[in-house]
Amino acid sequence: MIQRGRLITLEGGEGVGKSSNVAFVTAWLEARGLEVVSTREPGGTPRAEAIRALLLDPAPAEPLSVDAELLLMFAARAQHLAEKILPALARGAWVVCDRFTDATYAYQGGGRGLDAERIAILERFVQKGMTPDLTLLLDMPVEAASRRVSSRLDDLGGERDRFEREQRGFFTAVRDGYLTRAAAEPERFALIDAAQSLSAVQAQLEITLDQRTALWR
Ligand SMILES: Nc1ncnc2c1ncn2[C@@H]1O[C@H](COP(=O)(O)OP(=O)(O)O)[C@@H](O)[C@H]1O
Ligand SMILES: Cc1cn([C@H]2C[C@H](O)[C@@H](COP(=O)(O)OP(=O)(O)O)O2)c(=O)[nH]c1=O
Repeated sequence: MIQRGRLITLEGGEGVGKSSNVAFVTAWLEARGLEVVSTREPGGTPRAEAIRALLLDPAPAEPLSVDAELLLMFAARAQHLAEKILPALARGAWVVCDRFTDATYAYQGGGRGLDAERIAILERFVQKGMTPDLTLLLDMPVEAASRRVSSRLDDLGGERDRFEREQRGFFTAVRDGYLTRAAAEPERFALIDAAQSLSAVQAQLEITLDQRTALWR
């Protein structure tokens, strides 16, 4: 029997399949009798979602400075932790989160070029040592992921957000940022080949969840 709540995060660039697989991971845990809270960043609570709208606004009245973008990511995270994630973990629920702080290192660090040590200062301030128990990094070549984003937009409509408007070089730096973090912390990260079919990705997720959660039982 699994004894206490854990935080599992899904990470990766745009279009790798995070949203599609949050529901799968949640259902896998629920099938084992666990209470699961699934959520996302930036956002996850009403105030944090309001900050998300500021961050993603494709046509802001003025440019958003890189430092303001970083601070807003952590402001949203502080609210999300206080109102949703920490209370859930405290009562023994498991939390499945679509993106978390690794996204800040990959996007604001890798993509925008901010110094990782400045991000680490804010991480310590906001998280006080708290980190995910398991991070599922969905990885695939940028070009193929971007084709998935385009076909999702063709099918469902909607406009590209402020990040989705970035160029290929930005997303390559984001992917490299994620892979560097995964290599530095192999015990927390599991690398998933996201270029496979959805059923193959989910088979790999299932094996990973079985192996990693067994260590916590
Ligand atoms: N393994 C897969 N193979 C093919 N298409 C996929 C796969 N996973 C997701 N998709 C599709 O790609 C698009 C992006 O997936 P999504 O889950 O929204 O990614 P993300 O949340 O990482 O941006 C969606 O249209 C989704 O249906
Ligand atoms: C959590 C987080 C997200 N982001 C970015 C990544 C995404 O482009 C955007 C959130 O959008 P999201 O809807 O999660 O992305 P996707 O299009 O992959 O479903 O915010 C950061 O830049 N830093 C962060 O810390």
